Amino acid sequence: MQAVRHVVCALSGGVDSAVAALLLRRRGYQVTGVFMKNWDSLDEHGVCTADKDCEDAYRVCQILDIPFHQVSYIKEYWNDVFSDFLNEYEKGRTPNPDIVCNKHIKFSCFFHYAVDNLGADAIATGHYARTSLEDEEVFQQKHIKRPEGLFRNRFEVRNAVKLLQAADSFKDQTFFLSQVSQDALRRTIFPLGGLTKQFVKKIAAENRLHHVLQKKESMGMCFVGKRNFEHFLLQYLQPRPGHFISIEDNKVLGTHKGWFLYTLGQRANIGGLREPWYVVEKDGVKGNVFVAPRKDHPALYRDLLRTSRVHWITEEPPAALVRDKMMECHFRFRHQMALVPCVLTLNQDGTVWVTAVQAVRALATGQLHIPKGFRDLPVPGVAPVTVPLGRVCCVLQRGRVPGQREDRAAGAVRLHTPEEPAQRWGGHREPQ
Ligand SMILES: Nc1ncnc2c1ncn2[C@@H]1O[C@H](COP(=O)(O)OP(=O)(O)OP(=O)(O)O)[C@@H](O)[C@H]1O
Repeated sequence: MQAVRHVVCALSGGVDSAVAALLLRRRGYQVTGVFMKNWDSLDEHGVCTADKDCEDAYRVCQILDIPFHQVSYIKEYWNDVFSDFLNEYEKGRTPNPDIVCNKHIKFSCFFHYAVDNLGADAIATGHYARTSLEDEEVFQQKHIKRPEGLFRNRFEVRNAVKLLQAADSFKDQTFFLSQVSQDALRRTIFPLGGLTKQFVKKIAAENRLHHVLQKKESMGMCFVGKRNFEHFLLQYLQPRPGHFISIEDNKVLGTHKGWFLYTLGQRANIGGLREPWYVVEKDGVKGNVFVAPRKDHPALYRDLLRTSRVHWITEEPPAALVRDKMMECHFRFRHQMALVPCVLTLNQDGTVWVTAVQAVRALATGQLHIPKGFRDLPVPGVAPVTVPLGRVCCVLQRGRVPGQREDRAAGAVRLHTPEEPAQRWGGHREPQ
């Protein structure tokens, strides 16, 4: 029987992964640190930020006295993450490259490298998240006092491993982990899942990890850095000028360089206008962007959407959803947004309908994540089970369709074709 002894920890040169590696050492694992170079970017002083981060990761390994490796996934990152990011933008969606990076790079390329080349029994990252397997291990160590619980055999665990929210709800990163495979998850340890960021910093300070403690939190997309986002995108995508059109009176208010540059709910800076306007709709065919004069305009709210094919972390949809075809739970479509109560309805083609209990603002296509209801907590008082979804493929309408609940309760979900923006918001006409 193979036990978990060797853990390969992804070290970014930041404080979280440094403390994750330290905690693994303390738990008695044999630990190896790996830095991944995914993108070549220069900071404002012309220094390659990845090289600086790599140096910091190397120093962490020296301090912890563990082996260090560096791998390059620049080609894979470009093909699987960055190209997907550009394609999605070109289609008018709002992609999340962090989710795609976790799926293809950290929990696929890195995972396989660690297992196949370095002989890892498990991998670890500094993400704030937990798994049901880890919870079980911690429980065993605490209550059954089995030291060998540390090295239990992860490969033979029969039940699907669940992804659980972190104890620090502000730092929780399960949104970014929503496309990770079951295969990788069952061999992943998140040492920070039960800790707060503040406590993690304290551990770093007490353990000579000052050089990572002083670094700034990574924010936004790593490849964009401090550059202007619009300029950055236009380096890669062809401009497609179009109009900004008011949904109130169908008037042309100005022009833009590309409809794909705008995300639902975003404030649009329209040349020559002092008052703010907000993006409520995009017309990819004509290249127009429809705007509303208020941040809380009703046109920005939706309570019903249909996803694309779902990626279930546990591989199968929850038994209750398969049995009843409907399930109450919660969802979010942005990292750190509050969870919204909703009802899921399963379709035969693997997609689901999500009906939010209250309408939500600016539900952009491209991302979605559904943790299961709080009623189904694995351990009372702890975070909910996460059952993440794939991408939202289309948002259909603002309000409920009369009789819809009855339709779905009977298991006969009607499929609605997305309406044209012009019909949807009161029939505004083509711009003159
Ligand atoms: N270039 C990299 N090389 C190796 N591991 C990485 C790299 N970038 C991220 N990771 C892993 O993914 C985890 C999450 O990264 P992310 O950038 O989202 O969070 P973070 O809070 O900034 O983490 P950290 O403080 O460790 O940099 C990191 O803790 C680390 O384990």
